[in-house]
Parts: sequence; C-alpha cells; structure tokens
Amino acid sequence: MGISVILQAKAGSDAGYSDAMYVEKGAKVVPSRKVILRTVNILVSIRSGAADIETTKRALNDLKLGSVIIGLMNPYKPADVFAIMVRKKMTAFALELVPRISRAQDVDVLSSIASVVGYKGVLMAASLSKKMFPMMITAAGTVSPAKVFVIGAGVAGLQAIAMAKRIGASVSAYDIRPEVKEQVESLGARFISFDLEVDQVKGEGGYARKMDEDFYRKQRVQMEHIFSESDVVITTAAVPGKKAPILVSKNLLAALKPGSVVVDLSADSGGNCVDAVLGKTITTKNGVIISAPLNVASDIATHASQMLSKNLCNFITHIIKNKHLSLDMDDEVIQNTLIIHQGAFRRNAIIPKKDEGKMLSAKTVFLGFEVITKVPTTLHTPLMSGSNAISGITIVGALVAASGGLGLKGLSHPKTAVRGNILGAIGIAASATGFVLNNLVLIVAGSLVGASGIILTRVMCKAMNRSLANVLFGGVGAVQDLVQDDIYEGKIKSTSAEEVAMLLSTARRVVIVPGYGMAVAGAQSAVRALTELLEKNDITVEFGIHPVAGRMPGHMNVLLAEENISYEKLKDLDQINNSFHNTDVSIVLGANDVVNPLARESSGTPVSGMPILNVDKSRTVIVIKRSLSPGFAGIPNPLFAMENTLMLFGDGKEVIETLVSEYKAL
Ligand SMILES: NC(=O)C1=CN([C@@H]2O[C@H](COP(=O)(O)OP(=O)(O)OC[C@H]3O[C@@H](n4cnc5c(N)ncnc54)[C@H](OP(=O)(O)O)[C@@H]3O)[C@@H](O)[C@H]2O)C=CC1
Ligand SMILES: NC(=O)c1ccc[n+]([C@@H]2O[C@H](COP(=O)([O-])OP(=O)(O)OC[C@H]3O[C@@H](n4cnc5c(N)ncnc54)[C@H](O)[C@@H]3O)[C@@H](O)[C@H]2O)c1
Repeated sequence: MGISVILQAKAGSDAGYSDAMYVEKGAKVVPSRKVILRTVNILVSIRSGAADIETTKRALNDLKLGSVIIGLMNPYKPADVFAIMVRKKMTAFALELVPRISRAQDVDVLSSIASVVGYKGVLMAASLSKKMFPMMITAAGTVSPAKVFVIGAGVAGLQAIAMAKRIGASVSAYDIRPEVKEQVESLGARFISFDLEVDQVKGEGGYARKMDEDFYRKQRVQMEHIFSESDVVITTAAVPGKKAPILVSKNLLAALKPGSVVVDLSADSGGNCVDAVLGKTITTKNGVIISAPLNVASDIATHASQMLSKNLCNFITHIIKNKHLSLDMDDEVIQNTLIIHQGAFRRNAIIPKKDEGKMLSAKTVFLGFEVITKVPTTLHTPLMSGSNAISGITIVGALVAASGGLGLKGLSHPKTAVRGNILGAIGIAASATGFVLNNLVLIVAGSLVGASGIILTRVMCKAMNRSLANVLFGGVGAVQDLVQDDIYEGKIKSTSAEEVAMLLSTARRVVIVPGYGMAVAGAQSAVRALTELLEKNDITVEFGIHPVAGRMPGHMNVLLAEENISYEKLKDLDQINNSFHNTDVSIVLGANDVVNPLARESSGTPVSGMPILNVDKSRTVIVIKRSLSPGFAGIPNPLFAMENTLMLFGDGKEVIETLVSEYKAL
C-alpha cells in the first residue's frame, strides 16, 4: 500500500512480538511516544473505556492537526476530552459501529474480541471449578459431566458453548433473541426457553434491545430452576451502549450449590452478576465463586493481537487508496464508523440521547477514546505474516504515508446511501414456473449433459411440509421486499443422491464447503463418513472453510474437529481458491452467503466485496440445502442457477447419509 508503519518500542513484547520482528517486516520502531504522535498521519489504537483522561488529552494534543484515528472509541460515552479531536479537525472511526453485515466481518473487531473472550472464559471457569468438565466412568466411580449454563449466546456466548462442549461439559444456554435457539442447537447444546414476550427484544443491527426491569425480573425468576442444576454459569449478555443487564440476582446465586462458579464475561460493560466485583474473583458466603475478569482478550494476547491486527489492516485497506484517505461515503461501513470527519461531528454516531443537544451546542461532541496509554496486552503489537513487507499494522503504532503526508480525498459530498438498493433489482423468482425439481441429468465423467425436469409442484411443498412461499422465501425479511427476477426462473436443476453418487464415483478431487446449514443439520458425522468412503476410493477430499461460515468465528472448525477430520484437510480461502478449477465436484453443504457470486459481481449487497469460496469454478457444484431460501444476508444466490450447479434438496444430514448409502450401493 506504500504506507510506512511506526510503532513504539516494546509495544508488542507482552503479546510475544519483539521489536526485531517488526523491523524485519519493514516497520520502524521508535522509543519516544511523543515523537510518534507528532509524526503520524493515522493513529491506530484499540480500546477506550478505561481511558486515562489526562494522558489521552496529552496524546491528542501531540497529534497533528487533521490526524486520522482508528480504533474502539466507546462512542456511547461522551467526554470533554474529545473536544480536542474536533478542535484539531481530526477524523475518527469507531470500530464498535462496524455494521453486522457479512462483508464487514473482516473488520469486525468486536467479533474477534468476543471469540477470544468466550474461549478463555470457559478455561477460567474450568480452572476455578471444583469439578472436572467431562464425564468419566472410572474404577473409582462415575464422575458426571459438569453442567454449564451460558447466558447470552452472541459471538462470545456461542464460542463459550463450543469450548465448554469441547472439554466435555453438558451445556445449556439461553438468549433473549429467539433465533439464537437454532444457533445454540447447531453447536450441540440445549437451548433453554422461558415464557417471555420477545417481540420487542431485537433492536438495530441484530443486537438485543434494552428491556425494562420487569422483563429482567421475570427472566431471573424463570432461571432459578436451571441455576439450581448448574455447576458453572457463564454470562455474556450485553446491550450496546448500555450497562449490561443484571441477570444473576442474589436469589439466583443462592440457588447455586456451594463450589459452583459464575464467570461474568460482561464485566467490561458493568457485569451481569449482582455480586460480581469487577476485575476480581471472590467467593460468596454460600461458597459460590464469582469471577468478573476485565479485558479477558489480553490473556490471549498473541492470537487476539493477530486477529485484531488483521481487522485493522483490512479497515485501512478499505479507506486508503493510492496512499490517500479515500472514503466512499455510500459505504455502510464508512457511514457507520466515521463519527468525526475533519473535525465535524457526524450525527450517525451513537451517543446517548440526553447528551446529544449538549454536545452539539457546546461543540464538544465526543466519544470516549483512549490513546496509547496503558495499552492492555491485547492491543499490543500484532505482527502479520504474509508476503508484503509490511502486512501488519501495530495497534500501538501508527502509519505515515511514505510520500510525506496523506491527503484527504473524496470526503466532501456524501451521498445518501441506501443499503440494499441493488436488491430491488435482484429479487428472486416468486413464481414456481421454472423451478425444476427432478431433472434427467446425465452424468458422464464429471460433466453434465442436459438438464430438464419437471416443474415444482405442490407435491414438493407438501413433501417438505412447507408452503411454496416458505420454500422460496424461507421467511427471511429482506428477500420478501425484492421484486421478481430471473435469477432462478427456469434455471434451477435438481438432482438426486443417486445421481450425485455416480458423479462422485467418477471424480478424482472433491471439495466440501460446509456452512451454517451443516451445523443446523448436525451433518458433520455423516460428512466424515462420506469423506472416509471417498478417500478409500482414492478420491482426494478437502474442505473449503470460509472465515465467516456459520454463526461464530471457527464454527465449522469446531464441528469438524469433533469428528476428527484432520486439520490438514481444512483449507482457508487463500489455500483453496486457486484449486477449484481442478476440482471435479464441490459439495456445498448448507453454505450460502460464503459461496454467493454476487459478492464478486455486484455492489451494494451485504456480501459485495467479501471474498468467497469460488466453488462456481469447479466442474460440477452440488448444493445441498432444503430450499431456495437465502442465508444470513437475505439475498438470492446466482450459484444455484448456474449451468454447472445441481441442487440436492433436503436436510443436510439426511442427504449426506443417503449419499453414503447410494455410493456404497454403486
Ligand atoms: N461466522 C460468524 O462469526 C458469523 C457469521 N454470520 C453470517 O452468517 C453467514 C454465514 O454464511 P453460511 O455459512 O454460508 O450460511 P448462510 O446463513 O448464508 O446459509 C446457510 C444455509 O444453510 C441452509 N440450511 C439451514 N438448515 C439446513 C439443514 N438442516 N440442512 C441443509 N441446509 C440447511 C439454509 O438454506 P435452507 O433453509 O434452504 O435449507 C441456508 O441458506 C454469513 O453471512 C456471515 O456473515 C453472522 C454472525 C456471525
Ligand atoms: N454478520 C455478521 O457479520 C455478524 C458478526 C458478528 C455478530 N453478528 C450478529 O450481531 C449480533 C450481536 O452479537 P454480539 O455477540 O455482538 O452481541 P452482544 O455482545 O451485544 O450481546 C451478547 C448477547 O447477549 C444477548 N442478550 C442481551 N440481553 C440479554 C438478556 N437479558 N438475556 C439473555 N441474553 C441477552 C444478546 O442477544 C446477544 O446475543 C448477533 O445478531 C450476531 O449474530 C453478525
């Protein structure tokens, strides 16, 4: 990118990255923080919240006029210190405001942090617990598995569920958002439902909304039973911009057995447990151990830094073109995160309503921010691997344009951007005509000859126990707004397990691309059986794992690892994308957004610009899913209508099991 990187000496040492490692990658290491601040054009930081106000003010004063600042800004907490940013005509991006859309996941630092926190929270709980997590039948008696209850199943909660399951616990979970039930179950845990009115729980951006005290009281009452059974409670419940709700009351603590453990992973936003002492581990009179760790990600500093630095690099790539800051004001990511632009406060930043007027009139519109003081280890220096001389950006470091200064370009005329405009032009086929169910595909040495079939009739809908509308639209709101289009019409070719088995028997290389649907179906053990069968017949099998497949980072990895599918077979985007043209059959199992060519070929959709697994380059693509419903992004997928694609409709697990039988029967 032609950017030079400066970082403070020893910035990465606590995270396992020495100064020499940065120098080797082409960065400049400077001992004096002041010198760095006075030199740089862009300052990349990480955390706010626990800001040391005076040091922050000093640091901001040291920065040049018009500097750009990128990091977690705590935009929900205005503070007078930030008036300095306005006065100095700075530009600030708050990364907690990254929209939760598929294409923005590569800059989503909250997801990265939550993943690390969920993982580590379970290890903390296990080490505090007086019980072992897995079941053991031993000569000294049977040790029952620890019962872990996770409250809040967003990214951190899902990761905690996966981790607790991995070390053998019996796991239940609860979340206020009803759609999370499927996600929890996709990890093999039990979802606990309560009798609560949940119509209003979902706020903007997929986040939970703040509920009134009466709602929380009802929640607490209904949780008593599950608490009395639990050995470990892990809480991750949060509402953006608000103090975390108190969900673990004194009554609930009293319901826990002595020796039980509560790990409150919402401590950074005030805590979910009434008696938690933030940053400490205590034991109650009842003998319940409560831990409320702060900045948990810093305990896993090496990997946390690696993930965060990748997010930051991606963000920088997004905003700098030809060494200049170049902002696409139509881009939802920029619209959301840009809270101060050349000293002007932008109204789209989330700030408490009560402070808005005050801040605007006083021109001290500001958002919590911590510069490089007291940098927690998480924020320390990431060192990116990769081929570029400088492929990593130190979080404590900063960037300087190589050619002496970054101009500010493309900022002046923000247009109104409406996310999803393009969707209006896409649509999906709303009529059943052309939806071909059975085809008479002839499969000859991996290539398709002809495709015709019968039109989808009510028979199919009946068989699936779903209405036609439900089959086509899958109940995902966004798609229902789309106008009818010709993406699918007359182009969908359906196949059968028998045909796919024949196709596989002629293949030499097969790539399996799992997605959220594999997890929902619990198809992973069937996938292992299929893999073994194919390999026994000298067919090479690899897995293409997209970084955002599923509903939490690493979702596919967890499930495939449970089945002992070797890590060597799991390939990321970079490792596998060049090999699809040499692939006879790609099996897309319950994946949708991560293989959607609209990501490459369109703009304005939630996936546009997101790298995908290029399965469409394979000789034949088999897509296994239950219907033509969209995935998380809510948009149609032209892959399903491509010439080399065959749809194998059905539940992922059942379909793969049938495929195994058909293959054996050949
Ligand atoms: N990884 C992460 O950290 C997070 C990811 N996300 C988002 O989730 C998406 C993940 O992409 P991807 O993994 O492709 O998943 P998608 O959500 O795009 O698609 C999943 C597909 O699975 C199918 N499916 C569901 N149940 C079954 C079943 N029982 N058997 C067979 N198929 C089934 C569905 O179709 P049908 O109903 O027709 O069967 C659906 O189209 C991305 O948009 C990502 O941004 C969101 C939050 C976090
Ligand atoms: N597409 C994407 O790219 C992407 C990436 C990451 C997250 N997301 C979505 O963002 C949303 C927020 O996820 P998050 O992990 O950042 O959430 P979060 O950290 O804000 O909250 C954690 C969880 O606490 C839950 N919660 C809040 N109040 C609760 C209560 N009273 N009782 C029980 N649970 C309660 C929330 O529903 C949430 O699941 C989710 O919809 C998630 O799927 C999308």
